[in-house]
Amino acid sequence: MTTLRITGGRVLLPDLTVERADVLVDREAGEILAVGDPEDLANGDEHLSAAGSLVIPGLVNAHGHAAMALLRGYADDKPLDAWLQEDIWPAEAELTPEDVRAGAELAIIEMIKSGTTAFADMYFEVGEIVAAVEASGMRARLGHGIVTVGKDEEAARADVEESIRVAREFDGSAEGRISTAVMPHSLTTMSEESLVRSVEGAREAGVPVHFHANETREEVEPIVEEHGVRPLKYADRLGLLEEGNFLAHGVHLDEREIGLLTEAGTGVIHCPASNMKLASGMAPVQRLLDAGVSVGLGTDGAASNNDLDLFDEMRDAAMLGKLAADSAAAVPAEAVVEMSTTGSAEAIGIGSGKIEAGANADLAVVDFEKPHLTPAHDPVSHLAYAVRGSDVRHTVCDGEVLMCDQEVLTLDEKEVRETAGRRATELVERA
Ligand SMILES: N[C@@H](CCSC[C@H]1O[C@@H](n2cnc3c(=O)[nH]cnc32)[C@H](O)[C@@H]1O)C(=O)O
Ligand SMILES: [Zn+2]
Repeated sequence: MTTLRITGGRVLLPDLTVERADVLVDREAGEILAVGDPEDLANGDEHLSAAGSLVIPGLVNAHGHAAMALLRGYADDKPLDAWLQEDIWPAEAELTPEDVRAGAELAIIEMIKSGTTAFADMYFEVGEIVAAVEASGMRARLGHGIVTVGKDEEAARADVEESIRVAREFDGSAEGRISTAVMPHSLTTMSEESLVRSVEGAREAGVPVHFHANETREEVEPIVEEHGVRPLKYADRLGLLEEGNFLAHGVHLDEREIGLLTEAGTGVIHCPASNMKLASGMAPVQRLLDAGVSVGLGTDGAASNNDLDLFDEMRDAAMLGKLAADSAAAVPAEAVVEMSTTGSAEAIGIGSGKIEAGANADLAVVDFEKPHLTPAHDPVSHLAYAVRGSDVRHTVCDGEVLMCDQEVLTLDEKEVRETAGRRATELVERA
């Protein structure tokens, strides 16, 4: 066993208290061995300094489309439907596997640099995303997004089978850092039959289902008209609401739908920046939390955010949650810190998000010696309201150091940036 010891810092514990402590990590197992008084811990084989810093669980970006980093700033200021149909889908039709790889690597570098150690991703050319995750050292739950609207029966069926095949092929890859899900895009971009087959395929493969739901009002109405019930009742009938499954957005939910989520144990991934930018609406986050729904936090794709910094997202979640509940006490700092760590980790089903013995050794070290973090009356308040992704010094995932002193060690940042920039320019010219 070789060990890594994160020394000299303060540590955010699972109960959100902060203690002066060191963290000892088993690098081979990728697990935290011990957290405690520096005097009581074994000396590690390697050290990482956290002096003047706060050691936090690596953040978990529980919903996104990493390769869309190539489309950052390509089409802004439009509602979801027009944005997807007029701009995004035509551009995505031109994406090559190499583009997806370049976009995913760019997104991964941005996430590592801002303290994110795991993410959930719905896209296509998933083999390329797997390769990017593998090379980067991050952890991810990946899946092929299925859309069946506008496709004939055979093409629709093939897209569903592709998602099931991808889920089976890559689950457990990258030494177990990659897990998968079957990912039907949404309740309105999928036929009923394809949704049913997705659920069945996921059950057979032993993986969860991840989908977009109740994101816009325009998405709720057609389901009510066609099926006579609210979208999540429809989803429940089709078997989509099950323990371990997770849906993105959940903006337009009524109390009965929230009840269904609680009963089922299906997680909701809140994406506040995307919801604000596309003017989709305000998710009832405080009500979801009160109902005991497991709520995670996601950036969604960089084209609707437009960055992948989960610290920004925490602040957005807190601010928007207060507006939505018309209460300054709603969605407090603790809630958003939990959302981006344990909430996201539980919702996507990974053993990360906590600094305690036995948990995945996924950590970020945040430099608190900054003017905008002075004084530090309450470190949890700072994480929610004042820290920026660029304050992260080191990032560790699965016991490996992915970034040290703001230098990414697993991917070549300059090369990734240049390749992504060039490919994005060529892509837009083709589209
Ligand atoms: N197999 C499908 C691709 C689905 S991947 C997932 C899709 O979700 C899209 N997407 C990104 N953000 C959102 C969102 O907020 N709501 C719904 N879809 C989104 C994204 O552009 C991508 O096309 C096909 O061939 O078209
Ligand atoms: Zn999305």
